[in-house]
Amino acid sequence: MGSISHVITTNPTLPHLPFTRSTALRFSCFNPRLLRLPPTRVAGKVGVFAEVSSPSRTTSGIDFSDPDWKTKFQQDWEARFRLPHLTDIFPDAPPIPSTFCLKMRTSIDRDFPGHYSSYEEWHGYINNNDRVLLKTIYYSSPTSAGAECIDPDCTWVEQWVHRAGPREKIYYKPEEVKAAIITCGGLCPGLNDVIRQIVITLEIYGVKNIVGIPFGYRGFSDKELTEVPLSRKVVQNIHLSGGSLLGVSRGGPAVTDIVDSLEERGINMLFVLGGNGTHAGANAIHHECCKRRLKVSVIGVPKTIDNDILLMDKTFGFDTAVEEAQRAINSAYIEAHSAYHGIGVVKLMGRSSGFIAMQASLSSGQVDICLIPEVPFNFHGPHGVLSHLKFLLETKGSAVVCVAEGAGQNLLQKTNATDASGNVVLGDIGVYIQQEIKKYFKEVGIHADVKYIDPTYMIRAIRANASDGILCTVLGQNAVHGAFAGYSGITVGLCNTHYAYFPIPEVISHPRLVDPNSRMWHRCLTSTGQPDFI
Ligand SMILES: Nc1ncnc2c1ncn2[C@@H]1O[C@H](COP(=O)(O)OP(=O)(O)O)[C@@H](O)[C@H]1O
Ligand SMILES: O=P(O)(O)OC[C@H]1O[C@](O)(COP(=O)(O)O)[C@@H](O)[C@@H]1O
Ligand SMILES: [Mg+2]
Repeated sequence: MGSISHVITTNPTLPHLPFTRSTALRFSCFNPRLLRLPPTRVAGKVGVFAEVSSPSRTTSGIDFSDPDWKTKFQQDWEARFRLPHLTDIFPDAPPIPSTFCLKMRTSIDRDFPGHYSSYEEWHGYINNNDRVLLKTIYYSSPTSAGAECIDPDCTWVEQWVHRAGPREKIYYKPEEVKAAIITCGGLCPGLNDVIRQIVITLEIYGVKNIVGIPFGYRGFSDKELTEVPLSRKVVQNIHLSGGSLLGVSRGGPAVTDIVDSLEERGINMLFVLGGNGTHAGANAIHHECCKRRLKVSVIGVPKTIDNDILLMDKTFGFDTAVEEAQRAINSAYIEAHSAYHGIGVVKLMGRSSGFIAMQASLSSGQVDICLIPEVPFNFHGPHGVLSHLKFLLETKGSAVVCVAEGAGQNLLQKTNATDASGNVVLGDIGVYIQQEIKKYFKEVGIHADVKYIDPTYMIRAIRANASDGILCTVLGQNAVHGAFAGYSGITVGLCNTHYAYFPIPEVISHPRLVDPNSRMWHRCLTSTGQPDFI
């Protein structure tokens, strides 16, 4: 049996709530039978990488000689991915026919209370037993490229997650709902699109009392910050600009204070838009509500430009960030290419995951060296980045380096500083690279013209592109469907092109990382032509 003390949050240093897998178990009041296992190990491989992010059990946790191991694995899986539901604490909570009807809608101003349309046969509802298959490749061998195997023989084991969408029965009367939306952490393209869709969908269910909590969790405690009333009219055009209508922040009050505030305000649906930290908070709020026996649905929508949430094809804002990052790379390329011995350096977001740097390098085709946190590298020495840059100047005349902010932190002085949320404040690898390149070429007596670009805040602040706009729309709608269906402590994501609900702990047990052995990273290396810098 695997250890249950696996750290769930990326902010283990956070003083106000060290949220661990064992905490999840202790407070698992919605599902006391739940026995969770660490999701990081797959037969033959240990890691937390994107292409091995399968939340399967440790190799040692399963007795493969047991003829029933697969059945047991799948039972355990089903328990882990079971969605916490209000009926877990209120078994007698009465379901009512949904007020969300795809066929009946004629006007959003219709008076919904007492007007539940349940008689039509086809409504496009999702059955609670509908599932989405998480892994779709059958690997014939553990040595197949990118193989994610549970057992040493790489047997086919189905891993299903719950399908997102509107249910025929709902657990809230729209006229009794007070819904709140909150955006936490850093900015990310698409926040306004998600807010907008949540509001629009809530109104379609018939909810009239919708508010925004300003500036993240801080908005629950700061008396100067007042709720923002939200309606279709207010949010109609907010997706046309970037940022968040509601504002964002890091840090904030203790979970118990947040739940006190929810009680005072009479909020019974909370939509939380944020990354792993925000979701750890949302899950803790859900458990606190559960402990106090409050009928509240807490639903997350993963917001991380870094794309570091587990099990999902991608998170919103990521596509936009990659697209925008290409502009910075292109500028760096033009600067480098137009200068005598020009070197362009671009630093992109990615605290612990190099997805943006990898994908932007792949899509631009203009990067010679891509450096990400998951792949160690030497900067100096015969096989280091500097000597490859010298080679590039001698052979190509110019070079472009794309570095993720979390890369090469071992080369920088540690400060032990953390931000208000408990995230480690990283050293500036971009500035380091720029300075070291200048120093090196001066020392070896070769002219080098170095230009450094950090487009982080320019990228974060833009509006979502078309594909993210669609992603945000569907996520926002599904968040509302999840709340009305009576779920709480869940989040929504894209999974093999289908939308699914996940229990929060399953997607934030650790950051999703680029697998250095993955096909995508190897494609990136093929494209840049860079050697291993070790
Ligand atoms: N383990 C945790 N428990 C409760 N709240 C947390 C936890 N980690 C972070 N938070 C809160 O979540 C919010 C956002 O966290 P942060 O790490 O800044 O961004 P992100 O959600 O994008 O990871 C902050 O207000 C922070 O205080
Ligand atoms: O300057 P800030 O606001 O602390 O944000 C910097 C961080 O924001 C990010 O873009 C995204 O972080 P979050 O997902 O925590 O919001 C990181 O890549 C970066 O380290
Ligand atoms: Mg985070």
